[in-house]
Amino acid sequence: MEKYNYGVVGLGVMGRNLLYNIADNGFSVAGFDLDEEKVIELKNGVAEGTKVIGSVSLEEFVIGLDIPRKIILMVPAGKPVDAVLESITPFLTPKDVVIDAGNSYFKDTERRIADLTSKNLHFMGMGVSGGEQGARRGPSIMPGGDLEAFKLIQPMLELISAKVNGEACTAYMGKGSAGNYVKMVHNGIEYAIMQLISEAYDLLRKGAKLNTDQLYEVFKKWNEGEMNSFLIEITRDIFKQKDDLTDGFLVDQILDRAGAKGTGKWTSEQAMEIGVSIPTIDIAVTSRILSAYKEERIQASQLYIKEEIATPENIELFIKEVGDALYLATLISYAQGLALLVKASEEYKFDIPLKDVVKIWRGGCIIRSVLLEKFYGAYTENPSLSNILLNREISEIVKSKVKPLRNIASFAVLNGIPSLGIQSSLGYFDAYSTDTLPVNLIQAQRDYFGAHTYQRVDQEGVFHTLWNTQNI
Ligand SMILES: NC(=O)C1=CN([C@@H]2O[C@H](COP(=O)(O)OP(=O)(O)OC[C@H]3O[C@@H](n4cnc5c(N)ncnc54)[C@H](OP(=O)(O)O)[C@@H]3O)[C@@H](O)[C@H]2O)C=CC1
Ligand SMILES: O=C(CO)[C@H](O)[C@H](O)COP(=O)(O)O
Repeated sequence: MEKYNYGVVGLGVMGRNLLYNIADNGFSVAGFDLDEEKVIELKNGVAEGTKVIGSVSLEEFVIGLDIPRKIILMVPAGKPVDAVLESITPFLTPKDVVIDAGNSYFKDTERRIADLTSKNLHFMGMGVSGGEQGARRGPSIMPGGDLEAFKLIQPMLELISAKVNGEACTAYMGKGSAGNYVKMVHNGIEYAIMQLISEAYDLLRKGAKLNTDQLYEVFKKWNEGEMNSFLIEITRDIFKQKDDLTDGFLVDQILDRAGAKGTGKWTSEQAMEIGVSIPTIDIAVTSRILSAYKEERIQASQLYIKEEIATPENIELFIKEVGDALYLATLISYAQGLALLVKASEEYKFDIPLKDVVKIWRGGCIIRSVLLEKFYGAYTENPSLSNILLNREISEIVKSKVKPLRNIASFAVLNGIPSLGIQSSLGYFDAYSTDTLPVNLIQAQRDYFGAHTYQRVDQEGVFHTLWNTQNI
């Protein structure tokens, strides 16, 4: 029986498309899904000249693969991954490689690595970004962990991934569960940028009073310049989409309640756990939570009637400043996410190559943008840069945009336009670039009520004061 080069488990949105992409690149691929319909439908999308087979029997699927087997899992994170591993391992033989390409939690990946390694199997966590189209035509791929297994699949990954300047958007992300960790942070940044874009949209429609056609034009222009990115591009296209059920645009008929699957929350939890400040990402996560309070928000809006929003004197300038503010707030969000990767790399001994992270995020993924080219330059100059804001070239960009960011943040505050992301990016920047913060007072308070001690600016050591004892 002829054997297949790769196996894919999970033939949903991502799995099916990744499978076709691998087949397009000259490999024979077998697919398995619990859902028979999906297995049957698989043949409908097979490109001419490619070799693809679907299977409804897990055993047959496994037996039909080349040894060592290389099996990619594209099932939902959590229990489904454990369920697949439990059912598939009895059919595997030593040295087979299982690659979890879903958005799995990195600590789950660590547990699975230990479990499968003890069975003489290879297990890798690998982030994939680009959504349905990316998976089909070229995603950004973030593999990590087992080097021996990585080397085995590296040529295939380089073929199927997106390309920027002829370079593949895939690279080894580090040890252990680094691949999942990098993808998690990618998604945290994705949350932040999406939040910021939604705030810019709000400012343009409520402040500049732009209609949807005009919003399309603004985003089109933005996407043609320094703000060129996947998320700006799809936002432009969203403003073009008419609604099938009404005369208007689809975006205006969509309920203002955002969903989330968990990677953004994990990013925030992680940052808290290892002590990294990523307020724009945190705010983006909590803003989606707040959006779900629809009924309460309606009640509150009737209780706290807002004043009419002022129209800026110079609309052209206002639109330009919203663009600049969005650009800088986005840059600051990347800075936070990348700083988290720097700390996580030390903390978990991942050895994440930051230069390669930004290199492979330049194409294929949801947060791809021309800005990443500048970050790539910064990490090429200094691979151990602790924060992108410390790079000289980046600092020139920041300095040129900080005034518009302040102006737009002020406009939003003065007019009651929600702008949690914009405010937190600016707040982070202001705190990060301040040599003396007022937390000396917090230390004094902590020592006052809890004898937590403090350090002094003029002497080494740890101190405690008996503060106003009469009041205690
Ligand atoms: N959608 C996206 O844009 C992206 C998704 N991801 C990640 O990729 C992974 C897959 O996502 P996506 O393709 O969107 O999800 P889908 O729900 O579209 O597909 C998952 C598929 O896996 C199947 N499945 C579930 N359990 C098993 C099992 N035990 N054995 C075999 N098949 C099983 C499901 O079958 P059934 O429907 O019958 O349960 C379904 O067909 C997730 O981790 C997701 O977070 C990553 C990047 C982008
Ligand atoms: O990984 C992805 C994109 O990179 C997935 O689309 C993910 O589902 C996005 O996260 P959420 O559903 O929480 O918005």
